[in-house]
Amino acid sequence: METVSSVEDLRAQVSQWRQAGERIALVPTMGNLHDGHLQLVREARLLAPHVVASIFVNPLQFGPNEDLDNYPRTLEADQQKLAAEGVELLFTPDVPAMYPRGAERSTVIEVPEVSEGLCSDFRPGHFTGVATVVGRLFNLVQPDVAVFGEKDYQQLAVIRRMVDDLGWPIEIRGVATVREDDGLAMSSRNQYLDDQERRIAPLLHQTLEQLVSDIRTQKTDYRVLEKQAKETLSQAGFTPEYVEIRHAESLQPVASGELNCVVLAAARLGAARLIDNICVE
Ligand SMILES: Nc1ncnc2c1ncn2[C@@H]1O[C@H](COP(=O)(O)OP(=O)(O)OP(=O)(O)O)[C@@H](O)[C@H]1O
Ligand SMILES: CC(C)(CO)[C@@H](O)C(=O)[O-]
Ligand code: BAL
Repeated sequence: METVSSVEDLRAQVSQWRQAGERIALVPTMGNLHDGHLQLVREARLLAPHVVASIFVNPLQFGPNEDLDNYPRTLEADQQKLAAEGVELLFTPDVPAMYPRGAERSTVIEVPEVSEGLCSDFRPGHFTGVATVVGRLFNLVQPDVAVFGEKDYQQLAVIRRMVDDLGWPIEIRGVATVREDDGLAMSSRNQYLDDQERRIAPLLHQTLEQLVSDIRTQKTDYRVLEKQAKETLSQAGFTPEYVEIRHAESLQPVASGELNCVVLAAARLGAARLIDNICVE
């Protein structure tokens, strides 16, 4: 596996594949790779002969009081994992390579509707940062297909909408959330949990499973179910940000009884902010 950090080196490599008419799959990440990321790579390998991964901790998607400076950076271990999974090219740009005029002065991509509410109520500007960096990666790599995790459900919806609205010829693949044995969604930020918090953390997934079961079996008002789930999390020691039942594609609020929906939650536990979701149908 080759690692390149400059836009010129990236373009030189991918243009050869493009000229030969060979398909390219892209897996964007922020590094500190775990089995969830590697599952995306495995999916990418099934979709194209050339797999490009990227590692970039994108300042534009972090709020002023978030963990940009402390975000775990483990490049050597990441390189070994990606090489072992058959990634051909790793792109590791620095901030000037991604934002030549500076992150503050970059042209940005704003995706309406699916970007609103849920995580963006608690991370204002986050999805503008995500759409902007993913848009730039798409233009640099020009992949035929790009692979993202369903764990970041709203992010996946934002990227699908961006590609659709802008008419880019890129297929967006979602991969099911990879979980620890106790149900906790794998995430680089799980390492911020101490032992006691780590024991509590799977309750986020369990609460969403209970919510899905209640949606399927009860006639209870959805707003009541959302409130009950938040209370369960608070009682267990979480500080819930939201628990919401939304339409599976548009992410708009749904009336009670709608089954084409997804339950989504974000909650703080100690120093970690955990997110999770389950589709009802
Ligand atoms: N458990 C998981 N299962 C499937 N995909 C995942 C999982 N965790 C992350 N991904 C996907 O990997 C890609 C890169 O995500 P990222 O580097 O932010 O990892 P992360 O572990 O989710 O980190 P963070 O804790 O910062 O959210 C995204 O498409 C994300 O949805
Ligand atoms: C898609 C992404 C790599 C863009 O920075 C990031 O938001 C992530 O890791 O999910
Ligand atoms: N996994 C989404 C990246 C972020 O939390 O900033």
